[in-house]
Amino acid sequence: MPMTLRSNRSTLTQFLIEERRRFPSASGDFNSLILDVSLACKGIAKAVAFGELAGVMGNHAADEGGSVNVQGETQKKLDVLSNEVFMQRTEWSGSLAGMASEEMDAPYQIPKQYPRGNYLIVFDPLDGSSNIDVNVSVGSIFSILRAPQEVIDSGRDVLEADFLQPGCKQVAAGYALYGPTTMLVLTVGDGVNGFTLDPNIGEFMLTHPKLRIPEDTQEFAINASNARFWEVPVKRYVDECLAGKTGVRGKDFNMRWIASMVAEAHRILMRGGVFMYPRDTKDLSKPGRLRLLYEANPMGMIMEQAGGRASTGEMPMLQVKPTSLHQRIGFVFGSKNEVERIERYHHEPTAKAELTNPLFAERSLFRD
Ligand SMILES: O=P(O)(O)OC[C@H]1O[C@](O)(COP(=O)(O)O)[C@@H](O)[C@@H]1O
Ligand SMILES: [Mg+2]
Ligand SMILES: [Mg+2]
Repeated sequence: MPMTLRSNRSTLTQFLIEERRRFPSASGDFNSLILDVSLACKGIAKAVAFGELAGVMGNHAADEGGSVNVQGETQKKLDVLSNEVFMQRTEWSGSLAGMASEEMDAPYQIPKQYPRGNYLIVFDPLDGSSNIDVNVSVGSIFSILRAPQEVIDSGRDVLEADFLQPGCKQVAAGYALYGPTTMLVLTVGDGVNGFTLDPNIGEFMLTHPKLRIPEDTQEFAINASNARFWEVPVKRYVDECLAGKTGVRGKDFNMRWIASMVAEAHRILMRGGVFMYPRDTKDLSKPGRLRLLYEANPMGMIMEQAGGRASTGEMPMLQVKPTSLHQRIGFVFGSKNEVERIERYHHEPTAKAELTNPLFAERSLFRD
């Protein structure tokens, strides 16, 4: 059993207080919000760890209040529970003007009995939830924005439009990963730091300071079962990786797919790699699989803060102006040089021409 009492590692609380000393005018609300989020994540980690023993596996039954979220996806019991834990832990302290989540159709108003604050939080309470029942890592993702000044001044209810801010406006972003260890990875706009939950004392300890993503990689992640729906630039990129040493890249690549974006992002932060869930033609009503406000933007901020890159495939993710709360988008992130290569393929005239060329249309010779 590791000795924790004499550890000289910083706790999350200590880290936040030290960060705040650099901003003497800060009110402390922000730190209290991050600590509330970390407490929510500890609660969710416990529920995930107890699994079947706590009766939290499987789908959320219709007779318990619902089973399908606003995206038309079947909710797991743990999706619903994690959402409630997030709300309950963060709504009370006076740091928030409102919140929004993957699991709620509309923005959530801070109950009248609590003071209201200056921040908005948007979250995916449980990412990768299709993996819960097979005991594979899942996580929570969050993005913190400043509430529009007019909301703070007037104290009015928050509206969807208040959350539609580009990712570059995020004040902080992070995720918790419920894997063999529980980790919290956080950026407050000054690099990325990773904390590991010490179960002996219930504290997140700074174990991975100043994370940096290698600029090059030989590892990519994509759901290859969608290959026949990919656009030409993506198909070209993957084909070149698969050709390995015998192709234009001149090196072999490895492939991974966990189907838990938060776990893929963590692997990429630890050792590099590129993740793609690109826009495709599978369902034209969905311009991508992942959600902009609570998946792509927070993960995008973390990637960029760690020296990686986050993109729609065509433009920097953090520049995208959102149009709706649950908007989906193509998402490519990870090692900088690979993401830039994928963006280049999207911009090269040949790729553009191919996209509009009937030879590359859905039922062409070049599609599977
Ligand atoms: O089922 P697929 O196509 O592999 O998609 C997996 C993707 O869906 C997600 O699970 C979506 O997130 P949610 O579980 O929060 O809906 C991502 O984590 C993951 O990358
Ligand atoms: Mg998700
Ligand atoms: Mg989710």
